Amino acid sequence: MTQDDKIQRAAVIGGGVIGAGWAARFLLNGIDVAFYDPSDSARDRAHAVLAMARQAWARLYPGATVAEGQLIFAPTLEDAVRDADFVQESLPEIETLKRSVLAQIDAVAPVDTLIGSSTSGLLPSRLQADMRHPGRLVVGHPFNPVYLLPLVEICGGDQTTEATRDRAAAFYTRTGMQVLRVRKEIDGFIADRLLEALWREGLWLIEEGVATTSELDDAIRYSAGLRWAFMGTFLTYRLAGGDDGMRHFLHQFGPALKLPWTKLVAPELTDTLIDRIATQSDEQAAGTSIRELEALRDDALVRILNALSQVGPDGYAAGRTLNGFRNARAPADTAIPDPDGPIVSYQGHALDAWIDYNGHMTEHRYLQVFGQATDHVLALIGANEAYVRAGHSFYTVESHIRHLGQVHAGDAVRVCSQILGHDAKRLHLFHTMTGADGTAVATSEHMLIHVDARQGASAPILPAVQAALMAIGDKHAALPRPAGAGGSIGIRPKTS
Ligand SMILES: NC(=O)C1=CN([C@@H]2O[C@H](COP(=O)(O)OP(=O)(O)OC[C@H]3O[C@@H](n4cnc5c(N)ncnc54)[C@H](O)[C@@H]3O)[C@@H](O)[C@H]2O)C=CC1
Ligand SMILES: C[N+](C)(C)CC(=O)CC(=O)[O-]
Repeated sequence: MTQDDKIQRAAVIGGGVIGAGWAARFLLNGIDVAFYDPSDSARDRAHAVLAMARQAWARLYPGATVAEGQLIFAPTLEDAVRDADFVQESLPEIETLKRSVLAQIDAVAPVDTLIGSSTSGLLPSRLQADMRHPGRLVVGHPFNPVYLLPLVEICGGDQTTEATRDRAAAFYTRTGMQVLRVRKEIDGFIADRLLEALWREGLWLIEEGVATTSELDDAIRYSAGLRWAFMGTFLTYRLAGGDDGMRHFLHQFGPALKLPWTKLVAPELTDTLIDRIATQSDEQAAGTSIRELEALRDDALVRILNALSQVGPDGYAAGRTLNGFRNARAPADTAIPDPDGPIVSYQGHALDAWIDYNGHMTEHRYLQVFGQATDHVLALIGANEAYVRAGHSFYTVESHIRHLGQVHAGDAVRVCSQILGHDAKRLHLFHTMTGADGTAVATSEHMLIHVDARQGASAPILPAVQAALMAIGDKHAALPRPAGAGGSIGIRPKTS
């Protein structure tokens, strides 16, 4: 697959549910985003979605050190796309509107800029028909919430080039997504054809008075929905066929396909039916707001993704994609960034949950962030997950945190780390946390002992890690000793 590391600036055109989700995914990958949406509420929504995405990503990728991209609200479409390497269109699902805006984007964006459309099912051959450079348009159909669900369906039209499909696949993969290439251009692509079949049947069941919105959701979430999180219909039914698998399943349940089990024809959406569905949906939500439901959804998705990442040696289904992306973002001992300078060991934003009754970041969250910074330094010198699995590790035996300033919700924080000393078994680390304006808000100092975890005793650092430590540690020894290093706590008599 073609690597596409050139894409650093994306334009998001249309910033509703999906556009805002794309913007968050790109920003959290360190990609700058120029965002264009004429609606008055788009800016607030973009900020709200980004805040939710940050919370989720902090739990999926703790300690990641990718600096967030810059979000710019462009005043016009032209301003947004003029310098973009990649444009993601997320306009309402109206073919005429999409065609005309895609033609405008095509007229302004540099010729090698890739253009993706979020359409849920419109044919790319039709969307590209009015473009002067139609070869660069591809559908990249995501799933809500875009910053959490990995799947993106890639579908080209008659004029889409193979290079465009490859570049788009490489780019979306780079942002942590699981690419599904649609072999044949078809309305609704793959996933939405499946989802719509279920949706049509559900609407029909409501119209017939067979079930309510809440009963239909229970029918899924207590049964097939649980297994759909990791096995699709075909793998699941293979198991339902017992030891003889799919062949037996088809023989046993094939005849039912001829019975009138499903209608699959959407009923007419009359005012009465819309009212019935909307009322049932309100009752089902029982006063829980959309924001609260989104928070619940994200919490559940993060837990499911984290759980799937622990199934089997490499994770299972979406958990494997998550692990692959974690590995791609993890510091590699072969890529020590700048051995001459302090290590950038953490970059992120203070989350709402970190704020205490004083309105600023509470003390144990500093240790959490500094702990993740320590893990980053350890991974960088090769004391990574594999090292720990093999029974070797570092244990922290002493810590000292100094609070020099305040961090508030949403503030950007960054930690730089310096190795102050090391020997055969010990590592002395100093972290400095800075706020958005670059001033130090806290420091922490730690002594770590290397251990043989199986013996439960201290042990010499293994040679490869020791060598990496020396390579950085010796350079860090030449740096100025940080103010506050080696301090102790006490009420000292004032000197006159
Ligand atoms: N909502 C969903 O679950 C999913 C939607 N999609 C697709 O994503 C696209 C967007 O859908 P949503 O975000 O749900 O719609 P939405 O209605 O939430 O957002 C559309 C946004 O486009 C803006 N807009 C309208 N005209 C514009 C123009 N000329 N220039 C710039 N912005 C303009 C609107 O102000 C609005 O904020 C559609 O193609 C849809 O099929 C794809 C996957 C899932
Ligand atoms: C309802 N929808 C067709 C817009 C849904 C999608 O396209 C994907 C999703 O997120 O379910």
